[in-house]
Amino acid sequence: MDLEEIKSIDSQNMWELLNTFPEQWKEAVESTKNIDLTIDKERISNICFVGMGGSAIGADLIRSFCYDRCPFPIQVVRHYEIPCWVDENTLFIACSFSGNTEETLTALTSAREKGAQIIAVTAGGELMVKAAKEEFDYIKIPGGMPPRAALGYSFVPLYRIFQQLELVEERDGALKDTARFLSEQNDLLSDPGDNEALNLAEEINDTLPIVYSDATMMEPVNLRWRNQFAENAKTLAYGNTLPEMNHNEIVGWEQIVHLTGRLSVILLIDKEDNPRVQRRMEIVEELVEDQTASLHILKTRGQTRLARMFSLIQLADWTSLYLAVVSNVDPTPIAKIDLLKSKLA
Ligand SMILES: O=P(O)(O)OC[C@H]1O[C@](O)(CO)[C@@H](O)[C@@H]1O
Repeated sequence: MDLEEIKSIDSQNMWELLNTFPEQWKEAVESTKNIDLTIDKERISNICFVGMGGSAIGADLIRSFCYDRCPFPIQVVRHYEIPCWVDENTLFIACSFSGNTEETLTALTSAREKGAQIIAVTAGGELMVKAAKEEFDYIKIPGGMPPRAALGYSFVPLYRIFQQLELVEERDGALKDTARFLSEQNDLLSDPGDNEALNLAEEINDTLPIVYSDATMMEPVNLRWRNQFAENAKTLAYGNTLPEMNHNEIVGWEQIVHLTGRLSVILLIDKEDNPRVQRRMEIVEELVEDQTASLHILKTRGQTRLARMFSLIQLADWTSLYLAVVSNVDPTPIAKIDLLKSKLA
């Protein structure tokens, strides 16, 4: 494959957005260095995020990143409705790239009514107008791209908020290490001639990808694979997490012999996965391998936990782009979402 071939299919240059992702990350790290928040930190006893799609995944990532460190419960809501426990002790973080997503705005209104402290992360729209008018904290991020291609801009501010709450390390070590890692890996994955993401896309093309991972830190990484396959490559992908799938779903492989060779399995592995989950993953591999067209074990790379999580996110993003190209579909348009929105309007 060469760049010309990619560009003939990729009308709005998703290739370029992925290729500049490491720069986006660095820019986000710089521009959020001194965010000014007025929230009362002493009042916080739980955190609730609201967002949809590409704007919710950043929230999932920070929640999973802190899974074993954050003393507060954290929930990520993808809905109009918020949990009844949201109150004046809640830090409510509304994430919307456009600032106009109806579920997010509705949930925010309810959280305001319940007295929660609010921070918005947005590139503009109604959310920013509201923040200015109602005088709650907001972090403005750059606009002009699909939300799923703006994960650096939407995740780094959340990391910064967590730094101010002393829920992640105060220094920028992990942010900078991740920037370095993403640049290095990008050099490999953006080479259209031959790279791991392209090879993976070619191997799983014409199959239903099934993504399995541990349920803690890797859960949002798993979700990112499936969402990017859907939005970029316009193909369904299925996924689940361990250990739970060992207690039900694994049995479901028994009666799907007619799909043998039409499924590919992607196992996402990190060295911090629970040791029993690691063993369970090996057994799952043995149990399903014969029924798959191909099985891929993808281990996180990089030094810090943050770099490791983003190592497989970047691989997911590139794999979904190449899968779009090998399937001859334009990665950027999301016609079915547009249609849905027009019917809802
Ligand atoms: O970040 P926003 O603008 O709230 O959008 C959330 C999600 O909604 C969509 O715009 C489509 O409904 C997605 O592309 C996006 O991931």
